[in-house]
Amino acid sequence: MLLLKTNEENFKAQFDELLRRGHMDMENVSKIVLTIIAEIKEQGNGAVKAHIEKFDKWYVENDEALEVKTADMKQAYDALDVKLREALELAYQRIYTYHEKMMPKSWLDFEDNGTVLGQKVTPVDRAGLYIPGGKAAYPSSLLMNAIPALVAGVKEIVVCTPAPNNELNPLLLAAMHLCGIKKAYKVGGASAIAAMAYGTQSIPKVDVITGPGNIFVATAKKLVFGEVNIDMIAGPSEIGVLADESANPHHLAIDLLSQAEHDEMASSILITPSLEIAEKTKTEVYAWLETLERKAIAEVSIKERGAIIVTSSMDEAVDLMNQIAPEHLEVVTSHPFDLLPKIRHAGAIFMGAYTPEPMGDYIAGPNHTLPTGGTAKFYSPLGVENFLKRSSIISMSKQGIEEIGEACALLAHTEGLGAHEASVRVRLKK
Ligand SMILES: NC(=O)c1ccc[n+]([C@@H]2O[C@H](COP(=O)([O-])OP(=O)(O)OC[C@H]3O[C@@H](n4cnc5c(N)ncnc54)[C@H](O)[C@@H]3O)[C@@H](O)[C@H]2O)c1
Ligand SMILES: N[C@H](CO)Cc1c[nH]c[nH+]1
Ligand SMILES: [Zn+2]
Repeated sequence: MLLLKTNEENFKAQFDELLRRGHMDMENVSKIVLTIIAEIKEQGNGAVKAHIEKFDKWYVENDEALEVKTADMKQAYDALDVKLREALELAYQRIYTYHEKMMPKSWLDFEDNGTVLGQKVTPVDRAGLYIPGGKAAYPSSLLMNAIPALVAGVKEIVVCTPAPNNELNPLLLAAMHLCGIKKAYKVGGASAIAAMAYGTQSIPKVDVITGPGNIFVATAKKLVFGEVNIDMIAGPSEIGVLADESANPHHLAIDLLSQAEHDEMASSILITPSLEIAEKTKTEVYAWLETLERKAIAEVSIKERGAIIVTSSMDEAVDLMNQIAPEHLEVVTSHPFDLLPKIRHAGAIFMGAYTPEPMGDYIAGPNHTLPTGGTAKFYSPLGVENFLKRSSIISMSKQGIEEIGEACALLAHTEGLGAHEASVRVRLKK
């Protein structure tokens, strides 16, 4: 884990290198992903099956074997331990309530002259949810993607998730039942994204693909954008932490590791003006590492994409964090809300010592599907709007066109578009 100081001579070069490491290595991965997409486009299910055999290590006997049975979803739900079912349902309720508040409205605005302007909000017909499942199962991601689609009113939801060795996590199946999923397929990675973008004999083509995944998934989403809509680039997890001397290094260290354990390509960065906090946290990270079940993954992530930066002030720390634009940002300072106005770029912001990032991963309510790789500079968390689109409504009254039609005709005339001009003029009083 790097320990950098902003007052060191070569800090700028080191920081730029850190930013590059955190971002996606498109060149290396794109070639592989482009090949996978081309195969799915050409061969459909045949290529899906071949990719599953290669990456998820099971033989797909026939097309039907790709489908997740709704009976299995129900059985898994019914078999849940009571405490676990209550936890799942609590998460469902909190996520549902949060996303309901986001729902944009259709509206009509009536002008005095009888003209009506407005917008009509409509859900997409069919949404494709990618639920990651290579190195770990993500029932929480099923909730985080299905609930905003349900709140938005999407009628047809398609789920793709990998099933390594043809096994699916029972809590994931139970979460599918809870969300009323009817169409789910055991396919992961770039194949799943391509299958939902172009359609195969089994997997329907969708209008929008949402959901997180590893670098192959994130790259595939980028490459199929345009054929379908996508929510964002939600790749390997990231955590940034801003801390002052009031923070507890034992807590900061495990928060950093909470994202490192997702993926060797995850990144964890603490920025603090306190050298003492920096050094103690680094020691604590290595102590905690020894206790983790997923030590092997977290260790690589911390070694290759973990860093602690000591700044000369908190303002400088915030400025660097804005340049990183992390997926998750914890603000562990004595007065976190004082810093909020200065924080510009982060997918989700976790305020204060009692808001560890995993509360947002599972149960707080906001979505955990978040932009990574610096894309929080222009993307927002997944929300109902990713499953909706707006149509504009325009209704001119006779008086309305007479009042502003002349200006319209003049603009059309000046653009040299005579049919546009005439279409308005024929309706104006002589
Ligand atoms: N940003 C977010 O909102 C968010 C949320 C949850 C999880 N995540 C991230 O999701 C990711 C989950 O990753 P995962 O790997 O566990 O599951 P995954 O489902 O994303 O990927 C597994 C699939 O990757 C493909 N794959 C694996 N190795 C490959 C190779 N060498 N070439 C081509 N394809 C290959 C296979 O098709 C496999 O089924 C992690 O990076 C985690 O940090 C991000
Ligand atoms: N932290 C992940 C988003 O980067 C979401 C997640 C799901 N389960 C645990 N964590
Ligand atoms: Zn997480």
